[in-house]
Amino acid sequence: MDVAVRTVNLRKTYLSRGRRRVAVQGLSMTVPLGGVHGFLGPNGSGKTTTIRMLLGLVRADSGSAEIFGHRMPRQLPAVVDRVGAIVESPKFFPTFTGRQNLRLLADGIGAAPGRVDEVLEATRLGDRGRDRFSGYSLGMKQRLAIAATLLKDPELLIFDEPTNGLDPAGIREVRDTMRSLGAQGRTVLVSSHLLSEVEQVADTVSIIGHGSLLAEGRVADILGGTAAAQVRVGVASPERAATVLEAEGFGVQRDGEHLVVAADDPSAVTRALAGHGLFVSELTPVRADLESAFLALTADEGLGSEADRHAGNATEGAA
Ligand SMILES: Nc1ncnc2c1ncn2[C@@H]1O[C@H](COP(=O)(O)OP(=O)(O)OP(=O)(O)O)[C@@H](O)[C@H]1O
Repeated sequence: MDVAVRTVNLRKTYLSRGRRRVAVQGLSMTVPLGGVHGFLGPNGSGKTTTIRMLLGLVRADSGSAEIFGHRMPRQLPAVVDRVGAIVESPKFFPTFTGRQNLRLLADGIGAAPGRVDEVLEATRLGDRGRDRFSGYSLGMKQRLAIAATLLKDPELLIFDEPTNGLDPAGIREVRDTMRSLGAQGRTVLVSSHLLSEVEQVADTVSIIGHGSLLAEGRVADILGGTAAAQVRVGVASPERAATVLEAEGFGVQRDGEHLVVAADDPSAVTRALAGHGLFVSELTPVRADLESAFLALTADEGLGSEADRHAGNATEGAA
């Protein structure tokens, strides 16, 4: 597999009120080249810290981080032109148009003048480029930020929680933009605590909790590996049907007039019911989502958000 980003045993602790707090704890993750990679975890699980280490904005205590095979932050100059990132909300001049703002940035980095219109088109702001930034919706502001990162035509884009604070329409716009960037062969690394959001856009994911990797791979494989297959069953006598299915060894839950049955093979459910003269009027697979997979992954470990974590040994890994 060609790799865009790799971290090995990355660790970062912060000193906070005299105590050392572990933010990232031996994190090893791999982001494949091309497509959208979701970086998922609850609030406080270490996503921003990891991204900041990748970009050389904070120093790791130990471990390594690479972008396109170059060690970060030491070899950052070798890849800086190939990477665009939004880590904090970028500042734009409110009274300037979106186009003027981009123009200024393009001049600053020596991008070709035609690039401004290209990035406005790429982020679907082509028809609003001549409007003032102050009149943009939050979604448009965020897309302008993405447009700014595209000015130097980067191969890797890193977005930290890009849909934070956006309404559903804004979320959809940013999601569509990320999807089309990934489809162009760029690598988009996007962090989020909104699992259902990432599920809709990411090809692959790394899921972290408490600063360590819990699962990584293709979204479809993670869903398949963690969530049990279930079918929703409509049947005239749900009480009787539940008794029959339980007697046959199926896990059954009531959902109103329906049953939700744990079964890898839906035809086994219809067969069992038909054998007792019960006929199924509806049989639909219950789609596993990343949210349930994530909860299943973190359930045993008590991984809540912002859980108190302190380094066991205050001198270990000190920066
Ligand atoms: N500069 C800092 N000083 C002290 N502690 C910090 C600092 N930055 C982050 N932390 C702590 O490190 C842990 C990880 O934070 P981080 O911001 O990396 O997580 P996150 O997954 O990005 O969360 P969020 O989605 O809320 O931004 C948290 O417990 C946080 O309080």
